[in-house]
Amino acid sequence: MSPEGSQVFPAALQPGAVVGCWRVLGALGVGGYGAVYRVEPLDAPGRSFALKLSLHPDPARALREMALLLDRAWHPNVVRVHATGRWPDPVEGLPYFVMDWVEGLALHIWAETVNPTFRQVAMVGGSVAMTLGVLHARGVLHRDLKPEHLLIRTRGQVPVLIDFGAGDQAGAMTLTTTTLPPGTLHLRSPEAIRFQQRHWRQPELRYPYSAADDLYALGVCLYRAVTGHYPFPPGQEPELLSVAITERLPPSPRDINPQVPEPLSRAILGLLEKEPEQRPRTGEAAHSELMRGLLSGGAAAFEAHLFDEIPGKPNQIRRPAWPEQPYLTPAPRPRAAPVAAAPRRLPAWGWVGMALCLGLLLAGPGTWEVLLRGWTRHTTPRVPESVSAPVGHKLASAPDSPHSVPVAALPLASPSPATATSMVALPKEHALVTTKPSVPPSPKTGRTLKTAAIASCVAGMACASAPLVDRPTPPAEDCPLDAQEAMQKLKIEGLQWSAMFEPSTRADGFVTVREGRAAVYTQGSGGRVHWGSMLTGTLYVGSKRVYGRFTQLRQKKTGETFPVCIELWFLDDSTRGIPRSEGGDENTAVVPNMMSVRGVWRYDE
Ligand SMILES: Nc1ncnc2c1ncn2[C@@H]1O[C@H](COP(=O)(O)OP(=O)(O)OP(=O)(O)O)[C@@H](O)[C@H]1O
Repeated sequence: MSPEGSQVFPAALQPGAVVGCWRVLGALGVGGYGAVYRVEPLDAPGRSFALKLSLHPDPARALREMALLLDRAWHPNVVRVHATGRWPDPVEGLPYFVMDWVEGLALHIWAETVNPTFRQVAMVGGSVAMTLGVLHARGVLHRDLKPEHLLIRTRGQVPVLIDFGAGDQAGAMTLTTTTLPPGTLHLRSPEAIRFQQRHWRQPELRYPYSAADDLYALGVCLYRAVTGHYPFPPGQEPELLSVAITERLPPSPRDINPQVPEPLSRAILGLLEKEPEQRPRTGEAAHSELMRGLLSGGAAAFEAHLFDEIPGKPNQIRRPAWPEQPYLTPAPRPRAAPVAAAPRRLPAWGWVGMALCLGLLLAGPGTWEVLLRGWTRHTTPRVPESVSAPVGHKLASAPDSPHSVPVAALPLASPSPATATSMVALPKEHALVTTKPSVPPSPKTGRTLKTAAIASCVAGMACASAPLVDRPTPPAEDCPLDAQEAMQKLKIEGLQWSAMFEPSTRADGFVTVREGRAAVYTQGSGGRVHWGSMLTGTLYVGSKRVYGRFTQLRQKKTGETFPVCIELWFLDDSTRGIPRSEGGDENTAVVPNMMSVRGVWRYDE
């Protein structure tokens, strides 16, 4: 309720509404976290600013964004904050901040309405790359770069980065409650998706987002600008999109729009490399790549406009067509650890391993403790017990202060020496982060590990190369109530029927599957499920079997979706999981294309 007692809808303020000492002129956009309005100061009407009002009762995200914008993200190409406050109650209300109103268009809209030259796009891209370079050197990551967050100012055609709500900085406590930070799938890097696929069983792990992710997202934005399409267009099933991002090479921008100058096309593809180490390492390096063509002999090609205009329709462009089969080239496979084959003859290192095994067997419990702690630390590192507050935050107490707090004396050219020192001294830590402190292994885990090691030693396996333990099976989990209800409706509780990984492959053939998100297609009509319906969920590649848990069913004929609990089932031994055939590695497995699935009330361990 407002102070006057009337109902307040923060996402739908009307022109004339007053927030603190700012009058609303109109809405600029409503996002997932905040509503942004064009406003003018009550005491200086006629000057426009943008006010972002948090829509979340929990102010953490808004406060972090303000803190970043006021301090380490300060840059001429980043939107500036001028005032902060809370509303409608000056102490307990929703946090808001007032920033420059950027009069301009989001990158993709600018590209298609202004139809700039490739030179202008290269300059814009280079400028964003340089800005990211500076921010990264200060330990600041944007983490949600997308065309909508790159506004091109009408005056001067200069890019301005907005929305640091998902931003991060070295030393800050993570607010993320999911493996990946908030973001948009078609802008996520292949390594981020691979991380999520690899660690789906460890929801406490946090992806170590890096500068390479921001640079990848910049590549996606520039691809969209010069071709009119995303390299991996949204709109398809998330599973398929994830596979395309991680496993397929996008067509080059020049294949889509032949006018794109070759060096610019190459520079954009360079940002989209699958492996982060193949991309430009820094924003400055990306800037050089984007500028290379402009500075070399072929600059004339950069004077062309991005798109052809439709004859007789001024200011309307013809967007290049997207090919029907865009992904003809699979990406080279990331180097995977080879599967250790059982040695025919025990080589020299095998004897060393054997001696080590014997040593371990004879060693006391202390040795096991040390080994197990090491193993645990490797997979779930400990969070520092106290995370110190980021240096130089001007907003430590500002959100509690009444109404708009003017921010005075922002650095105009470069940060203060104190801030500069802290920037150099604060490299971003790129380790796995977990929200749960690591726990010493339970006696049960210890026993399992010890038993597995003993087994492998006694069997004469080479401890040095064979994995110490069989990979654990997925943990037990109850089926959520809504899924149980849906399964009853579909009449598939306890039912077993057939499914295929790839409907286009022969039923008696084999396919290679990868751990992580996956889809299978039902064969036969179990219960009320249509033939060919899609089950999506997660595959887990164990040492001997592949387990699958499918949580959504999409009916073939109607497209309706239902929450479900269905798992891969092996009829021969009436056990969950299907046996692996020869081949694959620790993340991939070869299995028959046709298998059985079963509706379950509980996924048992
Ligand atoms: N300073 C600004 N000047 C002009 N327009 C702005 C400004 N800030 C935001 N906008 C507009 O408001 C929209 C929403 O802003 P923003 O992305 O910051 O909100 P959000 O709630 O964090 O959204 P998202 O869900 O995209 O993260 C932007 O896409 C942009 O169109």
